[in-house]
Amino acid sequence: MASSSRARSRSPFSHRKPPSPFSSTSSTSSFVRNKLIPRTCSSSATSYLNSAGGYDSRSRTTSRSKSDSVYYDSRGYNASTPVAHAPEEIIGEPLETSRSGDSISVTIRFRPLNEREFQRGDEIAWYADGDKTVRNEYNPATAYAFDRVFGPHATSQEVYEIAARPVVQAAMEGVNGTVFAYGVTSSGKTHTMHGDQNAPGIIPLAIKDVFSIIQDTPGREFLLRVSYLEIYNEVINDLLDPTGQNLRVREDAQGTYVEGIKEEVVLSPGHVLSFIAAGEEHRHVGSNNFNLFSSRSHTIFTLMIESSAHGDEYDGVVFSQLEKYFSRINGLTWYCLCSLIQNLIDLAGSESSKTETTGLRRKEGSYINKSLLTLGTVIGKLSEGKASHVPYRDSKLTRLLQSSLSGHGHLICTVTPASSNMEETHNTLKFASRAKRVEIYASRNKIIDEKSLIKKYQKEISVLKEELDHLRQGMLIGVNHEELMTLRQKLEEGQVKMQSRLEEEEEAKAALMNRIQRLTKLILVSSKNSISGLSDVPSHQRIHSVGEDDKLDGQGADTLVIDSENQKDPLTSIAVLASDPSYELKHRRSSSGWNDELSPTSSTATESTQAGELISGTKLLADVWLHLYSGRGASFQGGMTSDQMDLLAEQVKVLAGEIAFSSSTLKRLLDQSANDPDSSKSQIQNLEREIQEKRRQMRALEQHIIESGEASISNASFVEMQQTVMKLMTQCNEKSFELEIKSADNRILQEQLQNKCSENEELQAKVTLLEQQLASLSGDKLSSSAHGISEEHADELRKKIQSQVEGKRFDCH
Ligand SMILES: Nc1ncnc2c1ncn2[C@@H]1O[C@H](COP(=O)(O)OP(=O)(O)OP(=O)(O)O)[C@@H](O)[C@H]1O
Repeated sequence: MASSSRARSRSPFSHRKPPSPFSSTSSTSSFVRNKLIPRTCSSSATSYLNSAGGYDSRSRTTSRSKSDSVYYDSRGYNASTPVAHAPEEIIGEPLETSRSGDSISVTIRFRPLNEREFQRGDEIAWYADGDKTVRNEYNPATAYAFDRVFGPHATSQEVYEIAARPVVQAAMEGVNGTVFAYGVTSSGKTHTMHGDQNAPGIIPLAIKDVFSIIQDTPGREFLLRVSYLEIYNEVINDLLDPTGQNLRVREDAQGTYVEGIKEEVVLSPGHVLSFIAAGEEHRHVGSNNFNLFSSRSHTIFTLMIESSAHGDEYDGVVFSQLEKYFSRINGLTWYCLCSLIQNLIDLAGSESSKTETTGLRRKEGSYINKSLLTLGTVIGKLSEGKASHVPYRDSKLTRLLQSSLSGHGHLICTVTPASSNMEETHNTLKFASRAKRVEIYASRNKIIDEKSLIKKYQKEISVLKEELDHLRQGMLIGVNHEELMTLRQKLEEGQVKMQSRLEEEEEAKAALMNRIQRLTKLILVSSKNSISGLSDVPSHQRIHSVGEDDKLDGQGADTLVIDSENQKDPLTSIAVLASDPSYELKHRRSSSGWNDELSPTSSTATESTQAGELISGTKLLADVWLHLYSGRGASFQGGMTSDQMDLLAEQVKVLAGEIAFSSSTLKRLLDQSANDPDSSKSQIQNLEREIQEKRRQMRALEQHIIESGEASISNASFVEMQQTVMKLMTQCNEKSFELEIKSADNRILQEQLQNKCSENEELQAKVTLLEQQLASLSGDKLSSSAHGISEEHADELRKKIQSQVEGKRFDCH
């Protein structure tokens, strides 16, 4: 991967006076802007920033900053202390300032000295000399150049702009990207990547950005998925699914992947954060000598971004992965890693005594060591640029990292300036220097395989739409004349088979529509989209809110004035409702305050949407809320559509995630405040209130889901009843029609019967006459002879009359 042909430039620090005007002999240091400035041990000469931002120049008694236990000297330093060092001290380091191709960008972030370091009299050993150089205080010639160096006052937002925003932007265009936090324990990896409520880290900022970019990209549709895993003792566990333990790494044409990892489709920034919060709950964390909440595992959070153009502009699916790798290192691990670079046995031996090396921690440490050792080897090999074997397979971390090294990569190395950690910081800088030489080849991914979910969904949607069209056509023109005749005949006969077939088709159509709506709901598009997508589906159902949380939150609690425009707008109305404390259930979907707290730069991205553009998907949600809270205290009437129910259920899930996240933050704060109860009191109270509030919201939502479920059921049974009545009425009509026909038949039959009866009577009369004739013929033989009729002739007559009698009798019957 790496090329050996690239010339390594000599250090620009060689043989020239370094920019630092301060003496390496200073015994203590302070920070000036982004620079660590040496300072004396003299208490009178030391200035600390107190919590109100002022100076306490009286003594070394430090004032705690609001958010954590670190100390700042934000404005000045004792000018008498620094002494310019002699030029001959400059020995220079191999600084890479020119690059032949793309290589991993490396950023260094200093954290301020913390309380513990101050108390034990730590000095500033390394400092940011300008925004590209890290220099050693005691030996100013020892300096390293990087893409960017941030001093202790830099905010995570500033770090994000340089280290992560370009990666996020490229990822949105289909280029794989990785942001990688690396550093010794307690150096600030979690602070940088996660941050806290007051200073959101790179992950929440990146998530926010992703949704803003979607909003600003009309004409494309996006599907986002997340996964979150940890590598603990060389075992991969799924943080989004506690049952997913000991997962295996597999390889296919596109690189390595974790088999069976749970991937969740996400719809909003709050949604993503709720998954992270849920995942954090399952992560292995433990305390060591340096950090109460030291991470005991590497965690990898992956955001998979798929996108494709709409309709005719369909250009295949662009797919990228934005991964955040957190190298969680405890002290022991770190030294072993450094030993790879420098002196394994001595460093490991001497440093391991500093760390807790008991039982479980030692075991964890050795596993982390192994993976970081391999990482060091891999980075070393790649930086050498030789075509030698790169041992990716030697650890789970490097195996999973393998494909990421072919995309945009950014390594953020967090360091402490403290003299007690001087060697560790030096080793981090060396590692970072090596990583900077790793060349990467980023290319835009175009996915044509079946794994792409967006493609799968799109295919499914088009198949379903075709089916739906056929079904519609079949209903209108597919019924031929003969069928119509049969249908009429069958209807005439009172048989409603065809009717039920039509009903079945209607049902199938409705089910298909439903499915299409469900699938399209997962695809994110900008509300600025002018290209019509799936025309069958109403836009408000098709488009899910991008950054819906942002808008809801952004307009939430602060929106106090209701103007006429706002009143027309369901979303704003909700925001206004949400701001009204008298409402039992406030709609404030802030994810543990992230959205409220996100810095101004991230909010600019969503400003335009907040200003007035409403996303139709949000309207759907808004409809639900308005539905629920139309009118003060008005109870919810009637059932909701399944889409609305789905969204409410989604809301409940998001709230549950947010509660989990807030609870873990609360736990952390409570633990932190054990020694100093006043420090985070207000934060704790706010969090407790927030959790209570969210619980109440969740309960209310659940209640409404149940109620609307019941309402739907009763609505459903009412509809069923109506249908049954209609059916019965139709049957009744048919039966009465039948009855009419039968009555008419009956009348005819009656007439016929009457005719027959009279015929019968006539016949009876004839029979009687004939019988009389017969009797006279058979009763008096003599008289026949007397009448001159022969005996034979008389018999013949008798028989004839007899048969006529029988015939007439038969006719009568
Ligand atoms: N740049 C910074 N500014 C202010 N405080 C910071 C900064 N970086 C870190 N801290 C604070 O230092 C402490 C330790 O930081 P953090 O937990 O982020 O270290 P870590 O590198 O993740 O440690 P581990 O590897 O043990 O998990 C936290 O209290 C954090 O708030």
